[in-house]
Amino acid sequence: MALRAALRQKCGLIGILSQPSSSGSHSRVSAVLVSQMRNNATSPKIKVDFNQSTGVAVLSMQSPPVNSLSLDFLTELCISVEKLEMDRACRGLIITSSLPKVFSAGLDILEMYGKSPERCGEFWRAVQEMWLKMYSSNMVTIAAINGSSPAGGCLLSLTCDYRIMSDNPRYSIGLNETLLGIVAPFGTDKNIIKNTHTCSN
Ligand SMILES: CC/C=C\C/C=C\CCC/C=C/CC(=O)SCCNC(=O)CCNC(=O)[C@H](O)C(C)(C)COP(=O)(O)OP(=O)(O)OC[C@H]1O[C@@H](n2cnc3c(N)ncnc32)[C@H](O)[C@@H]1OP(=O)(O)O
Repeated sequence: MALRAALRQKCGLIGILSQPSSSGSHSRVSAVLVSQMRNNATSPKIKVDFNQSTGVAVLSMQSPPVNSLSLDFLTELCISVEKLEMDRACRGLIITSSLPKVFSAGLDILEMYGKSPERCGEFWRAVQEMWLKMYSSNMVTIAAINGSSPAGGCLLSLTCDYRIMSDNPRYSIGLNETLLGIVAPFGTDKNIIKNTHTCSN
């Protein structure tokens, strides 16, 4: 019932949220999306199963070994979400992992080492685009956290409306990136524990 209420509430916001951004911040993803649609390419890192009868899509992250959020991965993720956003029949999105034990290991550490300033800028913009796109999605979004989800993986789950995590003591979640010297901007951890529910594995 709560989910349905949330769905109704969010559907009412579709008109506002789907207006084009004046900042142009999504232009890179849109450009990639257009070119990908033209080429009819498929993504190997992300699998999307859309159930027409329920209006719910399941997006499975399948980028071994740990679904780390590289520039390529983030771009594909945004493209997949953008495609679903454009399908008016899709009202709900569940994000999960098809890997055992890991939801997402967070930002790809290799993207933050030995890269040019231009590449670093592109990477961090992609991070920002990902969470803005997810957070402002017109779909009801749920993170089905079926494995460890540190740092950026936690951020990804925080952008969803609901989080459900496997009740397994070997799985951890949290904004632990300060251990690497990366500081989350103020306010990003506000919902971390409050809205994270657990279920049996
Ligand atoms: C502009 C921005 C605006 C707003 C941003 C807002 C907020 C920012 C907050 C978010 C910031 C996030 C920063 C990060 O995400 S930094 C990354 C932090 N992640 C970690 O520290 C995770 C480290 N990994 C682990 O804890 C474990 O690997 C894990 C529990 C996920 C899985 O353990 P398991 O035992 O199953 O596997 P491992 O043997 O440890 O690893 C397998 C291989 O995967 C490689 N690996 C692991 N994590 C990463 C990663 N994050 N990036 C790249 N590669 C990774 C690991 O090295 C192993 O590789 P091989 O040795 O096999 O080659």
